[in-house]
Amino acid sequence: MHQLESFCAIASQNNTGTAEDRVVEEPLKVPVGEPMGFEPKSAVVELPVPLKPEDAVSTAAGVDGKGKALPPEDLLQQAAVSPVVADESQSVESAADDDEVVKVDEVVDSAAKDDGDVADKPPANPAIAKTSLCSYFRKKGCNHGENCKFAHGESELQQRPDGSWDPTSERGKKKEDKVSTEEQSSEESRYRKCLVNIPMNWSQQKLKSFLDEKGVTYSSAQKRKSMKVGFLGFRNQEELTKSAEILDGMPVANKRLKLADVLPREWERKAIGVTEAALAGDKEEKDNDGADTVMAEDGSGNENDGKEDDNENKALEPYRSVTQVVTPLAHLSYEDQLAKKKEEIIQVLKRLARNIRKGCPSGMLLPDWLAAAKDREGLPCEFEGILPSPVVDGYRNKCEFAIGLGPDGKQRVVGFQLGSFREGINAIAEPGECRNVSSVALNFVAAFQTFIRASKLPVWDKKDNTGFWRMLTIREGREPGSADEIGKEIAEVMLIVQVCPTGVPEDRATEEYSKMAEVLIEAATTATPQLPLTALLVQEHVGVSNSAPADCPLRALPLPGLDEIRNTGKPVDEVLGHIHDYIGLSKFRISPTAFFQVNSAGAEKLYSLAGVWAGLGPDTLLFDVCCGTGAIGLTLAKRVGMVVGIEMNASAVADAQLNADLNGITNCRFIAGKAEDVIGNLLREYAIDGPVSQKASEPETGKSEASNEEQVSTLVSPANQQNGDSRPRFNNIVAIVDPPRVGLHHVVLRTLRLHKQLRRLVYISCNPDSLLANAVELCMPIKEGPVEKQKQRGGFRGSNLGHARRRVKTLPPSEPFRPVKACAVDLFPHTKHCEMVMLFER
Ligand SMILES: C[S@@+](CC[C@H](N)C(=O)[O-])C[C@H]1O[C@@H](n2cnc3c(N)ncnc32)[C@H](O)[C@@H]1O
Repeated sequence: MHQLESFCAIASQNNTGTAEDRVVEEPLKVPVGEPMGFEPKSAVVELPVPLKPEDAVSTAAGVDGKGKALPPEDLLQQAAVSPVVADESQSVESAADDDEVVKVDEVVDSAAKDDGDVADKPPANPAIAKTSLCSYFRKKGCNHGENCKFAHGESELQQRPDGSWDPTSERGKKKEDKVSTEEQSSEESRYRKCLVNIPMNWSQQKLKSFLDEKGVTYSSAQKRKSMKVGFLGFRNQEELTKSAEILDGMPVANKRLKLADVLPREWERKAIGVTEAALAGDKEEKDNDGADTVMAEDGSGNENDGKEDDNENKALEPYRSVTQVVTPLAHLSYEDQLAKKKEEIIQVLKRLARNIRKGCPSGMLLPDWLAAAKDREGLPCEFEGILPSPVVDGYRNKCEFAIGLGPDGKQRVVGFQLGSFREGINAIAEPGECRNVSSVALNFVAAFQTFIRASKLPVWDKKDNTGFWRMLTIREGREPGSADEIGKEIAEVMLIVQVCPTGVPEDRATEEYSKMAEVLIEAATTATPQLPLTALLVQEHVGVSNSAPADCPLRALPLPGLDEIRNTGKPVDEVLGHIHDYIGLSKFRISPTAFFQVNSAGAEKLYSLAGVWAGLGPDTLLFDVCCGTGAIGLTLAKRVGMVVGIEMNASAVADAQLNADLNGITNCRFIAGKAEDVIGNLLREYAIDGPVSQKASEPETGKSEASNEEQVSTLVSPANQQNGDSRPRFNNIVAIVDPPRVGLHHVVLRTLRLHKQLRRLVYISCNPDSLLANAVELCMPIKEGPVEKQKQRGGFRGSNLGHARRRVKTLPPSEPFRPVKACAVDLFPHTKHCEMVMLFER
């Protein structure tokens, strides 16, 4: 049944319109639609992310708002130290499975069960099994000491309940090697299949019992933890065919099982001698028999249930084209792209209503807005549609180009990776056909590729994590005003070349850098018209993933003879490490690692809509939560009494402060810190009334390097210290939040919800899953009565939404917000992503 129909059918059974009828009886269960993608909030082209465990460990320290999928173990390691990091793999799961919330009784498995709020506390039960290694202990020491819930070394490590070992441990690695060698050599590797739509909470043992019960004969069955996929091995074609007859389409927990082909990893293809031609032949066969799902055996999944019209069956081909990977909607007219995104957002909004309804305490009246959803075809609020991007082509002001080998495995290429490393895809393709990249960037990429092909130093190889040249980031700054012919309007360009210096003598590297600078300068000066080149930086990064931490050192290279085309009118030293861009007429300095929306013309629309909905006035205190370089607060500052911006990236905060001066704005204050650590104190400092309860706004993370008191003292300006009552106090407090892909930290949500004076909140989101989960925490009604105690870790496994619903129950009674209206803004033409603005009020 169509989702909408099923919603209406169930809604009409439960809701006939009277107040009594709106009392929640049972959680509403409806099938869930495909997840849509908003843009990952990194300012990078959506590149597939390497997802080997060791990649994630290296990424752990570098959270700068980029949405990067990491393996659960490492995400949890990360969560244990840095509460802002959530598990994207969870959110991906939750997108597909927002109803899948499972209680697990006794089994203790730290990696799979943590949620952000408990991960940072020492385990209540010292007997909890330490089944994952602590990556912090391994890298630079862990200050949780004995209380750390991860194993400090192999000797502390315990086996997991399913008999496996942490895959990053020596024992885990040995076992994996053994398994893969055996598998590879055995006949059965020819008859491997991927089983999709297994309930996430099933263990491997449970899967085996299920198969036995259904009379399926198989030689091996593997189940990925917290994933919907498993891998089955069969001894021969007959066994496979019979099993497919039993399993394919079998309903299990509201879903139908699917038996799909496995796409071997690249190294496996080589090992088992599967040629690209053979894969192409395989495609024909599959097309004929209608199989439509292909999974990479490492579980990364290109799960395709046939709804995607653009990439269907493409994973069967050796490589997808660069446009399919980077700009998968480019084959549609822009009008059709907008229509597609709009429809997907409608589904996201409906899921929001369903999920909040589902979590409403039984016996309670549904809030009016939720009861009214049935008159809006399931929408929780007005949806104002999607605003198009003012610029459709070449709009990106930041792209990260990988450096590696092309699909032939020989030629050095600078461009985009053709799939995810987990799919076994390592090949890089030139970006020429990607419509979102500017012509200026393409010119620099071409020149840089010529240089790289001549260089004696090796390019980065993700398989063995070796090589020197890793990534070229191009950031552009445009002229003020709206942009139509964007290529002509780029006034500043910053090039950041990431290298891994391991094993390369300093003088050798320096020699290469100066050759590189020469080539790039020549490219800039000989192009017609000349290309701007404002800054050339080298980032030395030794981590496994290209995603370097924000504080990774950067070195500016001299650009001899280029002063005249830098076009800044400033001394060279002042501009070397920054570029400038505009939102409308407001000028922004941007540091190399600071976030800035990649489509500045589109961002202007986004911020202006947020400003209108925020209902600002001279008596308003505007909290710009996750403010980056201050883009939102500064563009709205003239309409409010004061702006307080909060941002964890220190160089972005420095930019924000400078940007206030650049634009002659004096009523803004920017705080460097994690929002969860500082927002409670800031509200106390500026609001006329404090929050509902002091406790509610106190940092709960315990992870801030400065103590709570230290944080407070850094927040009080000298003027206020001299005269305690002189600080401005505000009645009308509004928050505009623009969090990274993982969404807002639960402490921030709790603080905002419990602060009575905050009546209006504008949420800007790039990720539907975190928006949904966060909306649950803001909008879910709470029953009067004793507050439920949060259960200790180890008893819960579920989606982000499940965690959100569970956390709401632990809140003290507080007035929920209601969604008032939503609108999408397309900042990312040709991709599946867009931004969404949602107004919440109470
Ligand atoms: C999507 S960007 C938005 C930036 C800004 N509002 C803009 O439009 O340019 C999200 C920002 O949140 C910051 N961030 C991520 N986690 C944070 C946290 N826990 N506290 C404060 N800032 C955070 C990131 O560094 C990034 O600058």
